[in-house]
Amino acid sequence: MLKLKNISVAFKDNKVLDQLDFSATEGEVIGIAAPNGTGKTTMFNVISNYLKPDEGKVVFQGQYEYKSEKDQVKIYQGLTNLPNQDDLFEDLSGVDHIKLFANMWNGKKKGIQSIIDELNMDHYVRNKVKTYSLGMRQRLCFAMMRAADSSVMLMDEVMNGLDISNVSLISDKLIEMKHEGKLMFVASHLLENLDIYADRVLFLRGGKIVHEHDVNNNDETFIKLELNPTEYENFIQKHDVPENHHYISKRLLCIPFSTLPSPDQMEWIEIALEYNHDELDISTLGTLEFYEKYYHDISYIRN
Ligand SMILES: Nc1ncnc2c1ncn2[C@@H]1O[C@H](COP(=O)(O)OP(=O)(O)OP(=O)(O)O)[C@@H](O)[C@H]1O
Repeated sequence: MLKLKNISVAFKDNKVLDQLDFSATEGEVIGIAAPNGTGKTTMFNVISNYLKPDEGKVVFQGQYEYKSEKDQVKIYQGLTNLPNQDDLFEDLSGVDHIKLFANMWNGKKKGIQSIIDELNMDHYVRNKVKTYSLGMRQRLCFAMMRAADSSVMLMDEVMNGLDISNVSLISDKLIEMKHEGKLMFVASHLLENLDIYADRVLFLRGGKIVHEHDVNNNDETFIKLELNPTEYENFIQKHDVPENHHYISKRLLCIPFSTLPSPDQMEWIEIALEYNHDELDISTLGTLEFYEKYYHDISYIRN
């Protein structure tokens, strides 16, 4: 449904995206977990045609590109960006905003009240935006995008300003929307939350996707041991740790477990119990751990 083909973007000598190649299909939530300044917004801007890449192209539904005006209109009809809170009109009501987006994208006009209800907005949505709190504004931004009902949605920090119960509410909506067949890109700093609704999580570094975490097929378990660098060095001297282990953030050793034959598993359990004083952690790796792995040294980021 959406392909990024060898996208490169540089601002002077700052190469922000470097031959980025990626495709996604309907019914997927693509999470993007990356520290500030790694190029998430730039990537969204290229997808939305706010920014022309130096190289490469974006292709929608296997045929539409930002080449002709006709194609652009087709793409814009199927694409929305989560509005920014700063873009809201203070003297208009929430309902006005939701209707505006529904009209502009020819979206769910009939379903506006159900969107309001499902996001618990009924008690405030007819008041002017200037009376709203941060969380109320953020739910409105989400409701506007939901009302536009486009097939592709780009969301930068969708959970911005939301409390725990609203994070959970929006997470449920994202899952519902992917079952409706939407393709959604969600950049978020709430890493563990991404594992709840994302299908794949991309890790951007140096302008490239350095890792793609497949959340749905994540059944490989690891024995996890908290070890400082000296303990880690001693450990790998003493034990024959498989090469494909991870040592994350100079604190966490993850030894592949489920891929080992049973006798080796037993042996590693005994070793782990010896080190961790009878506590055993055997689990999968989540977005948070990959984040620590790839961004432990973030000094390369320029801003
Ligand atoms: N218009 C611009 N001119 C010059 N440099 C830019 C421009 N836009 C972005 N950059 C630079 O590109 C890099 C990536 O910026 P971008 O906004 O894409 O990052 P981000 O991952 O979205 O960050 P954040 O999480 O802070 O929003 C940064 O080094 C930034 O300074």
